[in-house]
Amino acid sequence: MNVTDDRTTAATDAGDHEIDRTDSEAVIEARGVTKRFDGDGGGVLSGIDLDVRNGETTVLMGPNGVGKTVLLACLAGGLHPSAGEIRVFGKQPSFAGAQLSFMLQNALAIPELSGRENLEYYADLHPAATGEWRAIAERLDLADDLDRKVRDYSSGMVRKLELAATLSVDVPLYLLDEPTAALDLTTVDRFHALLEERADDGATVVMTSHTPRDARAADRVVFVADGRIVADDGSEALLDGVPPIVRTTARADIEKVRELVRTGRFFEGDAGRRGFLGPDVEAERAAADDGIHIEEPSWTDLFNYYAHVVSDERT
Ligand SMILES: Nc1ncnc2c1ncn2[C@@H]1O[C@H](COP(=O)(O)OP(=O)(O)OP(=O)(O)O)[C@@H](O)[C@H]1O
Repeated sequence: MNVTDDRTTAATDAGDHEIDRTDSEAVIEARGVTKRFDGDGGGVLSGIDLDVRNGETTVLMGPNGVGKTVLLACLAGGLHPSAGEIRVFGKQPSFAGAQLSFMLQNALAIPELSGRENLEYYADLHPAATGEWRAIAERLDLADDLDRKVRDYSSGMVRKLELAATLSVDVPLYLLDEPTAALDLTTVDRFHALLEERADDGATVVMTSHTPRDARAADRVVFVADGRIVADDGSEALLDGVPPIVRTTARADIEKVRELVRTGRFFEGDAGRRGFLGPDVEAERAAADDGIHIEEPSWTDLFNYYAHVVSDERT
């Protein structure tokens, strides 16, 4: 991940994507957001349109390196789009800083300070800081480590510190970059309890994640692939949208099976060689062939479907 600011090189160009009317329910409105870095060829984001409404919890999912963190940083005002327009509470993101709390992973903690010194520093910095960091550190099981230097922290301890700093700010919008990465499963549950409390208070949350647990807890999953949004729905609806799985064993005639699966493509993994049943193929007929099993899609299948099949079909 590398999303340091580049305000000096990027220009905001609303072009054809101007936001002419601000929806009072919309916390975030993004139109045609494109992001290029010097020397990155085709660019990272290529025309993102996204509306996030008040009180929604949204998870941005997608393969490594597709630009989820870059998008989040653009929404937070830390990066400027190369083209397109973003409004947060009706303003340019850089003017909405007092209304949001942004956690960019591994970018917040100062290693030479203790955990406590870091949290005190951030509590002084944000105008809406609540001082709740002590209670959050306690709930995330970090209290006993607060007097250690952050340079000696494990990656999970750093994440807990970042969460304590970010969530102890009373704002209507939280932008969280992979908040559950590196957390143990008990802490993931505690993080979700904290998030639910923020949501119950009416806060809007946008976070990036790779885990089904985070996606299931969200109102909405926005799937990003190849710099675009390829799917946007509740996690159950996204799973329902994945075709049945054609799993093949060594006995299957692979060339014959290729005709049954969407785009003729297979994905190899722990759960065998798997493809997605083609739109015009009957499951019963496919299952009649030797070495072929029709199965319900898993979350890994969901990921492969939106990241590779849907994304390729839209290219
Ligand atoms: N400041 C920068 N300069 C140049 N390239 C950058 C910069 N910041 C990010 N990138 C590039 O943008 C692309 C998208 O990065 P980003 O961190 O948004 O991916 P991601 O979807 O969050 O991935 P992951 O799931 O691995 O965290 C990567 O190729 C990354 O190297």
